[in-house]
Parts: sequence; structure tokens; C-alpha cells
Amino acid sequence: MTARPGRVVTLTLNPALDLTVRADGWQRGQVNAGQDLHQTAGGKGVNVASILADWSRADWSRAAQGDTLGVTATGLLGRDNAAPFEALLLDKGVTDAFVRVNGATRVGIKLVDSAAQETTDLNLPGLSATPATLAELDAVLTRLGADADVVVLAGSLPPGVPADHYATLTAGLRRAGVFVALDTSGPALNAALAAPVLPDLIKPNIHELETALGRPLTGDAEILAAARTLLDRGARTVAVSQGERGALIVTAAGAVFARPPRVTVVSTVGAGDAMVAGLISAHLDGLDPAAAARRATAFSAGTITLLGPHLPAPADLNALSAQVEVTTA
Ligand SMILES: Nc1ncnc2c1ncn2[C@@H]1O[C@H](COP(=O)(O)OP(=O)(O)O)[C@@H](O)[C@H]1O
Ligand SMILES: O=P(O)(O)OC[C@H]1O[C@](O)(COP(=O)(O)O)[C@@H](O)[C@@H]1O
Repeated sequence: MTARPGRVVTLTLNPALDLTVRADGWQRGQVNAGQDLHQTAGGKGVNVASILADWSRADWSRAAQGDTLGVTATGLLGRDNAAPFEALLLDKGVTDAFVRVNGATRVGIKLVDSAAQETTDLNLPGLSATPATLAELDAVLTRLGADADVVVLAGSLPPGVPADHYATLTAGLRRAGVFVALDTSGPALNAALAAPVLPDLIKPNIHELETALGRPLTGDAEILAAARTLLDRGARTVAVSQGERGALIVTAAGAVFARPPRVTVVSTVGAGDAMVAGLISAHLDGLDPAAAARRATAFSAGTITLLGPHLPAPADLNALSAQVEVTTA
């Protein structure tokens, strides 16, 4: 029997046009020479949608049965510079359900030092959301959510959106039986973690989790204990990513640590978004924690070898996946 194709909706209230400047050996406070500049459509939900679409199209055995994922991206998009986002979504076969707003979507500056294999991010606040656009978006999300298996709430909240917005959306979507994934930071993460209903999947990086909990997490045991507290409160998967060190992935079925292979990094932008995409595809495929961690880590390691939110070719992804080290935590 053919499995029902998964339907995934990503919400990006604050997308970003990522400007990646390569400036090898750049120094803070100095005059630096840059080597090149690239512009890519980004923002967390845009990246998750793009990577999931790559995965769906690369999985030929499923594609042949018409069992590809249906991926829809929604959120708020500035009319003045919508073209690169529209082009990316069209190219990937992602349904564009963004609500257009006046003005230009924010730019995100990504400063890459490829000699040091280091990326520095400057994320700006973004376009203010008005109550009218938020109401319009709410209606879109309610319509899309009614038909979705997974909704991904991703990225920072722009000015004008209350900090508990994701918490409110999570409660409504989970009540409707939708699997909710959350990847955010700052006040939006604080509010989501303080709410009575937690998302099904939460992927903070270690710094975001420490900030949300208001204390440092020193050592694996403390990180594991913090993740388990979130499971006890209703989350189903907590993935605490820790940059090149790897990620701790905790579910009721077990906890694993996944260590990525060493790769040639082009830009680490989108590493976390790729992990979210990998974990969602693993959820839809019913993978166990070890297999999910392996896939998600391969997605992350693969994405950072490329510029923009893309997966490498299937053979390269498989090779990376085989090199991920998964251990019981
Ligand atoms: N330099 C790197 N080399 C290999 N894998 C990496 C590197 N940086 C990140 N990753 C992979 O990407 C995942 C997410 O990265 P992380 O930086 O923690 O997320 P975020 O982008 O959300 O801050 C990590 O758990 C790891 O698997
Ligand atoms: O919404 P935020 O938290 O300001 O982050 C936006 C930035 O995050 C990204 O989605 C990348 O995220 P990750 O590197 O954490 O995967 C960029 O495309 C974008 O510029």
C-alpha cells in the first residue's frame, strides 16, 4: 500500500534575504577585503521548506509512487524584494502561500571566513507586522493547518508580533491534531517553553536553550536532563544542536548523540534548519531516534557544504549519512 504523502506547512513571520560576504581572515574593527558576495532567499521556515522539497524530490522510490511531500511555505513577505523568494519556492516546487506586505523583507548579513571555517551572522529585526496582516495570515494558517500533517513554526518574531504568538499557535494546532515543530530563540522561545502546551518537536541550539532556561548547561548530563524536562511536559522530540560537536536528540523512545563528519564548510547558515527538515522527514517516515538523528545530521552537514538552503545530491547525502556517528546518550 502506498503511504499517504505528508503535508508540511512552514511559517516564517520574519524571512530574510541572506547576503553572504566571504572575507577570509576578516578582523573586527579593521578595514577588510572581501572576496565575494551572494544573495539567497532565507529565513528559517523558507530554508526548512526548501530542504524538505529537495529531499522529497531526491527520494526517487517514493517519487515514482507519487508519494512526494507536499510542502507549503507561508508567512509575511515584503513586496519590494519578493522575487528571490518567489524564484526559490517555484524552483523547488514549494507552494507559495506567503501574505505580501508593504516594504522590503529584511536582509541578513552572513560574514564567512572560509580560512577559519567560521560564519558570523547579523540578523536584523525585520518589517513590522500590523494587526491586519497578522489577522490575514492567521486565516491562511488556519486553512493550511486543517490539511497539514506537520506545521513548522520557525524563526524570530518581527516587531508587532506578541512574544507568545508561537505558544498560541501551538496550542491551537496541537488541539487540532497537527504535529507542531518549533525552532526559534529569545522571547518567542521563552514564551513557547513557558506555555502549558509545548510543541511536538523543539530544536533549540545549546545557546538558545541556555538563554531560555536562564542558566548555563554544563555537560551532557545537564543538557539531557533539561531536554527530558521538556519531554515530561509534553514535547515528543527535543533536539539540542551544538554546532560542529553534533546534536543530542531525545525522545520517549530513547536519547542519542549524533556527531557529524568533518566537512568543508561553505557557510554554516541553515545548519539548524536542515536539522529540523531532517527530523520532520524522519517523523513522517516513522524512523527511530538513531535513524532520525543520522538523517538529520547528514542533512545539516550536507547543507553547510553549499550556499543557500539546499541538500547535496543523493549519493553525497548517503555518503555523509554513513559517516555520522550515533551513540546512545
Ligand atoms: N562546522 C560544522 N561541521 C559539521 N557539522 C556541523 C557544523 N556546524 C553545524 N553542524 C551540524 O549542524 C547541526 C546544527 O548546527 P547548529 O549550529 O547547532 O544549529 P543552528 O544553526 O540552529 O545554530 C549540528 O548539530 C551539526 O550536526
Ligand atoms: O529568524 P532569525 O532567528 O532572526 O534567523 C534568521 C536567519 O536564520 C537562518 O534561517 C539560518 O538559520 P540557522 O543557521 O539557524 O539554520 C537564515 O536564513 C536567516 O538569516
